[in-house]
Amino acid sequence: MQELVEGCRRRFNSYGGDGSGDVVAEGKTKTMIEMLLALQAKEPDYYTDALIRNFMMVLLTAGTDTSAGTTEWALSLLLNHPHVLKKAQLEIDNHIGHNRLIDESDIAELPYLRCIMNETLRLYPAGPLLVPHESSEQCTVGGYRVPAGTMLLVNAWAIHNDPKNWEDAREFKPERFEGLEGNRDGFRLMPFGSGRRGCPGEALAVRMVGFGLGCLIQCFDWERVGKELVDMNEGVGLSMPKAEPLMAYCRARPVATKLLSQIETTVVIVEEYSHLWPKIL
Ligand code: HEM
Repeated sequence: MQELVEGCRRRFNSYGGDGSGDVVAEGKTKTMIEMLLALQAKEPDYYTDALIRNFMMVLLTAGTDTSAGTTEWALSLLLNHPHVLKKAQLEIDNHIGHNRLIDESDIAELPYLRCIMNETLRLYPAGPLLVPHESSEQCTVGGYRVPAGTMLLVNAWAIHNDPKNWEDAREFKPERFEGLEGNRDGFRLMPFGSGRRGCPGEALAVRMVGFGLGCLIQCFDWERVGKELVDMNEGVGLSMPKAEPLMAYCRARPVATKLLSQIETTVVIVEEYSHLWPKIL
């Protein structure tokens, strides 16, 4: 991780300037680490390298398994509901056409994809009990007196799967969110928690899971490995992984071959930093 910080420091210093603002140079936006290095220049005693390393580790830990797991649950659900997969593919084809790869900024324009993400997070929230909260003072929750200093766990999974809150609660029906995409829908759906200790990565997660899932749907046709449905049992782990990892067949769609040149550009960017990946964790 320190090597990654050093790499960013070299890049950051090579741009010169005082480091203020969101842009380093030539219209390039600062990375998160470069933002922190700019703060370090102003307050070196607080924004130490150790703080930056730990900050990045928290983001990696909290953001990786949750987003990857949600994508895996979503694809599993789609494989078990091929008509939903077809509808999502049609939405992407109609909106984007066949000449370019889906982009993060398209997600807001793909309401059905958003419905699929909401419905996946409803059925399989990566933080089923959110994270433990503690009451800083005495309060009343749902008619119960909660003394100060009590640990409170919110069972989001139970709220999301409660037939009192949802019709056909255990059914995968993305259509139930039509017209509600991007809205919180009260406290019935809270896969990212709520309030000031709610997930700070929510917007990033929606964009990245949407982008990843959108790419998989746009570029490949998917099929189950056999006739049986994909196993949807939950395994043991903090971010509620699948009990059985997803296995599926995929076939590149004709549109994917056209888009290969764009994917190659992405690979080159990833490779620039690839030597660091084994050392990050
Ligand atoms: C699908 C993906 C994700 C899900 C389902 C998810 C869910 C959650 C939940 C339920 C909480 C606890 C909220 C509460 O108790 O009220 C949380 C906290 C947190 N999440 Fe996420 N998260 C996701 C992605 C991310 C990403 C991408 C990042 C950052 C890159 C991130 C960073 C954090 C952090 C730092 C906290 C702790 C916040 C605090 O304690 O104040 N999460 N997340």
